[in-house]
Formats: sequence, C-alpha cells, structure tokens
Amino acid sequence: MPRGAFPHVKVAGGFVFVSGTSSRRADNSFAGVSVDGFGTTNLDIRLQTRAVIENVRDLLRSVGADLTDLVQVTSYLVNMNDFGGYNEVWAEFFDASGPTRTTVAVHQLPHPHLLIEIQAVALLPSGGQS
Ligand SMILES: O=C(O)C/C=C/C(=O)C(=O)O
Repeated sequence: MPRGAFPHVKVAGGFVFVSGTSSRRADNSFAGVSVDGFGTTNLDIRLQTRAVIENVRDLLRSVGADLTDLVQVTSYLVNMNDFGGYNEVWAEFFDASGPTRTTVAVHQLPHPHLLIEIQAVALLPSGGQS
C-alpha cells in the first residue's frame, strides 16, 4: 500500500510510470535493514538496491510490463558514497542497452532507514494497444 494518496504505478499513453519505490516489503519492514545485538541499525545498499529493483519489476509486471521495458530511471541515494554498491547491483539487472539513468543524492527519503529510492518510466510492450 502506498503511504499516501497516490498509486505505485500508472499507465498513460502507452507508458508505465512507477512512483518512487523503496525496499519496503508488504509487511512494512525494509529489505537491507538489520539491527544487531547492541541495538545498532545496519543499512545495506546492495540489499536495498536489489529489493528496490525487484519491487519496481513487480510493479511493472502488475500492468503487463517488465524491467526490459524500462526506458528511464531516476535513482535517489541519501549518500553518494553508496554509489559503488548501488552500481554493482544495478549491473546484475541492466547493461548499456538498458534504460537511461540519472542518479542523484538527496538530503532525506521518506523513512530514516532508506538509502535508496527509484522512480521509473517504461514503455508498455503492446504500446498501450490491447
Ligand atoms: O516509502 C516508500 O516505501 C517509498 C517512497 C515513497 C515516496 O517517495 C512518497 O511517498 O512520495
């Protein structure tokens, strides 16, 4: 469920628009977040990036598209020091034939445990024709 009055995904004009997506799971916990025996919270950019891309993939599949249909991605990192780990996991899913990409660092994301959020646009495989 979105945490506000907006959809996770919207189809318009043959394109699929995916709202800012995090590593949030259905139970509202986050992938890539763990708390050790001392109560210290550890955030993992690789696990979060993988979960975010998989969440985007699930949203695309819910409207008949997939990661291969992505044309444009904007990634928001809280810390550009995470760029290496993020980029490494990105390469597990995409190569230079994948979507155009812009990566920026932002001051904050909607939850303090989030290191990354991704917003994306895909072209419906059918071009919107049914
Ligand atoms: O909170 C999330 O899991 C994903 C982020 C959502 C937004 O960017 C938003 O609420 O606008």
